Amino acid sequence: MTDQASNIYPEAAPAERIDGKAFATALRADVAEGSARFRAQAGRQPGLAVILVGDDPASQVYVKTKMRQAADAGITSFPHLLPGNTNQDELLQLIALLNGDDQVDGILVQLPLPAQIEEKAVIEAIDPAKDVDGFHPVNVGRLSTGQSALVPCTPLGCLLLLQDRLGDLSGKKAVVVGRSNIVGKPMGQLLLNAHCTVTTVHSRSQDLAAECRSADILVVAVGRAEMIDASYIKPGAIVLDVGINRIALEDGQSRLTGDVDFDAVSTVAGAVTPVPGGIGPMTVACLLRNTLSAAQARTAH
Ligand SMILES: Nc1nc(=O)c2c([nH]1)NC[C@@H]1CN(c3ccc(C(=O)N[C@@H](CCC(=O)O)C(=O)O)cc3)C=[N+]21
Repeated sequence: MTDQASNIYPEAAPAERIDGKAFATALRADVAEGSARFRAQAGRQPGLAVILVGDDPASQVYVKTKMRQAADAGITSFPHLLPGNTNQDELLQLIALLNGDDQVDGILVQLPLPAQIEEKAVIEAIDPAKDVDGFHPVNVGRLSTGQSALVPCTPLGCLLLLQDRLGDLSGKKAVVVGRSNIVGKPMGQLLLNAHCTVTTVHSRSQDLAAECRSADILVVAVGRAEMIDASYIKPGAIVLDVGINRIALEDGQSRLTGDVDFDAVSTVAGAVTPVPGGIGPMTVACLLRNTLSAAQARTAH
């Protein structure tokens, strides 16, 4: 962070830190209420199958968090921890079984997958009605044509935070940094559906900083630690940091940081999400919300 970057609007009040963790806790409480109602009507809890291939420790921790939070929200989880050498056919067979299992409303296959398994084949094998990640082309198509869809959890969490703070988003200028299938593209679709003026920028964009400075709403999902500094920010803008980067420290420890330089951006923005404690917890809460939605939709007819 340069002095120049931190002092371009020296008299502005520091930005509000958006507490995504607290918002996610409240959202999970809403899901728990919905689950209880579902259970009273359907005679069973909503069910979420979580598939993890391989023994990456970070992924294991993350899957455990999901299962604990699912249980707290009245959702039954069905863990499937498969060895790292599982082949694609074995995984597709498991998905076929889960597609046909009435107790299972949502199927989540933790990404990334080992090299011998093709992500696309796996995503396309999941019943779109159980696709709680919203990655299946049917859900992608539904979202992009404004139909009801299961929507990817991270951009959904961003939208809920924005609507909570700003209410109606109509006419707001939104800039999305990054164009991934998991975050950037669905984020743009959701903001368009909410009547924002949307610009998506990426590594080949000309004058990225100037585009970002036009944003009332800036959503950053690029995977480059702290690349967004104060020079990218319109005074008063709301900034959502989707990045989760683990940086090695000299003492052998590591720390988590986002794609946004939080302290620098806080001198200019109106409100910023921190990392950790921002969008990450919202992602998991939205996974549970999607599982409840899938359960409700599957039993509605
Ligand atoms: N099919 C699939 N769907 C996913 O949604 C998916 C996935 N695969 N693979 C991995 C990524 C990553 N991801 C995170 C969600 C929450 C936090 C989170 O809650 N992070 C905490 C910090 C956790 C820590 O301290 O390590 C926070 O930001 O506060 C992190 C990462 C979902 N992913």
